[in-house]
Amino acid sequence: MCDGGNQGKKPAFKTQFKKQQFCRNWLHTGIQMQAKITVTETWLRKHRHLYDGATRHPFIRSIRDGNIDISAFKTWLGQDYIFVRAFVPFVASVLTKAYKGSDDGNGDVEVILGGVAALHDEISWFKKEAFKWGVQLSSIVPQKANQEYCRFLESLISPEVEYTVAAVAFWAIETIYQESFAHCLEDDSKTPPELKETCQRWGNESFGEYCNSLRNIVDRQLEKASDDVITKAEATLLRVLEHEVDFWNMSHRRT
Ligand SMILES: Cc1ncc(CO)c(N)n1
Repeated sequence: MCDGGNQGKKPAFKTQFKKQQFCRNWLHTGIQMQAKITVTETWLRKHRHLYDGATRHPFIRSIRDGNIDISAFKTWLGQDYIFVRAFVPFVASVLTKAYKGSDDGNGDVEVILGGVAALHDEISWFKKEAFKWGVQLSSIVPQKANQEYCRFLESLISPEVEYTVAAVAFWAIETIYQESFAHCLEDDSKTPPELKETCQRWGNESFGEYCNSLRNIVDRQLEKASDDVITKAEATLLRVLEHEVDFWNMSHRRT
């Protein structure tokens, strides 16, 4: 039998999924899948390695382990301020596409508007934090990886980029930060107290719920998308992951 000694009880979802791969007749045993596998779930499994590279980067690990080089943190802070400023018009474009592109019975516009509001708060926070660390925001020059990431965001603003594709980028960008910084707040982490507030900004639970709402929006869109749009959206996800890794690298290596 395929129930692994579970004596007829339904195995946990993850176990069930594995069983599906190993037991040819599993689907005929009468056990039903408990949840549908979404497109984002499929992608995250397929690109796990790259995803983990973005969410468990040495820069994040060094915060979590408490041995972060503070000058690397300051580099990140200044560069991320520039990124966030460029992120605002991108998010506004996603909002516009949500408004135009769907009947929005699902409240996409409100979720994205919440993101815009959070960015307003984030910009004030960057200014306050920069002052605290003695980082002069007015004299920050965007580094190459940052410039390239901002240029990529700009390319996604184009009306030719579908709402679904832009929403995938938006979800991935927010989620990578959420997962990365939440990792630094886990019980066994040794994050320095003076960096906890930074980690809380993105690692907190309500930011996590917001990321889940974005993921639901994306999965709903992908359900009804054409193959062509799905292909473009997956490629966009990969590019976000690569840009995020490059962004962390830039701060970490200070090159
Ligand atoms: C580079 C980068 N990615 C994602 C976020 C999340 O808003 C951010 N602030 N910066």
